[in-house]
Amino acid sequence: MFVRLSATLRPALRRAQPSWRPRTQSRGCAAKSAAVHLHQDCLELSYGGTPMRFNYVWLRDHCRSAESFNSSTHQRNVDTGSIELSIRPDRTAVEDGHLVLTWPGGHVSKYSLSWLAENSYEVSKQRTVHQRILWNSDIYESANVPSATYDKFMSCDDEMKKFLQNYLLYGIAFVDEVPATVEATQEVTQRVSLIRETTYGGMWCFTSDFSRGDSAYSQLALDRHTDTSYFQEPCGIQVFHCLKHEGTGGRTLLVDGFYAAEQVRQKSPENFELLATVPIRHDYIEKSESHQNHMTGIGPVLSVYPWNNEVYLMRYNNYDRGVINTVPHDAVRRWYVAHRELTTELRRPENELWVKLTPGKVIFIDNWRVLHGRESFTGLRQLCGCYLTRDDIISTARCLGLPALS
Ligand SMILES: C[N+](C)(C)CCCC[C@H](N)C(=O)O
Ligand SMILES: O=C(O)CCC(=O)C(=O)O
Ligand SMILES: [Fe+2]
Repeated sequence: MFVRLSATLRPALRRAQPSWRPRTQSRGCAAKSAAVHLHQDCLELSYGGTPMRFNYVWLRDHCRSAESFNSSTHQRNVDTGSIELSIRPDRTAVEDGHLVLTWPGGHVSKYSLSWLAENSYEVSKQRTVHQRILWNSDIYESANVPSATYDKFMSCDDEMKKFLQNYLLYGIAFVDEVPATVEATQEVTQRVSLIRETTYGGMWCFTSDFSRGDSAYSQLALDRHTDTSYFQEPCGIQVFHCLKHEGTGGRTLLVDGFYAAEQVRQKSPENFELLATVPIRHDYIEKSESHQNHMTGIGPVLSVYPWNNEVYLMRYNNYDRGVINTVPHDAVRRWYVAHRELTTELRRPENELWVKLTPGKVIFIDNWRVLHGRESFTGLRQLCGCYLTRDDIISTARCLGLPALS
């Protein structure tokens, strides 16, 4: 990154010589060449082999000088509303691995070339936001992902970091040897995130007593699904701890929804597209003496980042899916075909991971990615757990230096 360009360009010269290439000087090993080209509406930078375009307003808006940006609070001081939309720099230079722009009025902005590359659209669109390992049961099992253990998890940041790394990669992670109490379960969850309070409470404990108007509170089998798809923003993480089970059955089913979505994308992009665009409603309607709820969440089955086509959220809950009345009839037909294809992928036995939750084993599930279900059961089965806020668990991971969302 030892690029030096001493020349500065003035507008007149720029018109006469629209494209210019800096002399690159390599000092030592890691030299990357840089070339800047000024267009009417953007600055084009070629650096490390990638051509990138930066809008001039964007460049002024992203100035990192002390006057424009408070680097201790990481907040912008520039009033974006006051930037001339036709702004262009008066002088442009590349000096010591930095792009230096002098704006009309004299303000100088300096950006390191690596910062520009790191923050460019062109680089972002080529990389995924989340590093993930998509899995079927063979892939997950042969990875032999270790569980964290309670004592270490609670006292050692490195253990927590490894746990979070696995959680981010696979969308599930386990802590073993946790005391079989609500309090200890809460302690474990609060080590990495904040509990998200919902109509079910903060920490909840449930059994098959029909205390709430939902099939979770029964002994019935539950097919794979994501929870709280009826929220405007479904809960990010679900935590379960089986405190007691005196009976048979009740195994937990886990399926990587993103693995299935990628199969659909590869086999029929048009079906993937429908799942990513057709808005679908989910409802939670509970009318009992003690609980009155009517929640509705609307969104596609697959939410996809528009700049890199990466899936980041799946809403799939056939129990809670509401009436479809926002889709024209021909699209309804095509949507059911697409939904069937996704369902077929989600139901492939080779994609199913079955685990028996036992006292001591706490599971964290990425509820935006990994579907859960359960086998029917007999006897007393008591589960406790909670939902966690997604922003906070990801923030913890980032603060520990993990590449969670770049
Ligand atoms: C987990 N806990 C038992 C508290 C709530 C269960 C909610 C079940 C609901 N059908 C959904 O899928 O969101
Ligand atoms: O009973 C279980 O194992 C899980 C039930 C369920 O899907 C839920 O509580 O969200
Ligand atoms: Fe559930």
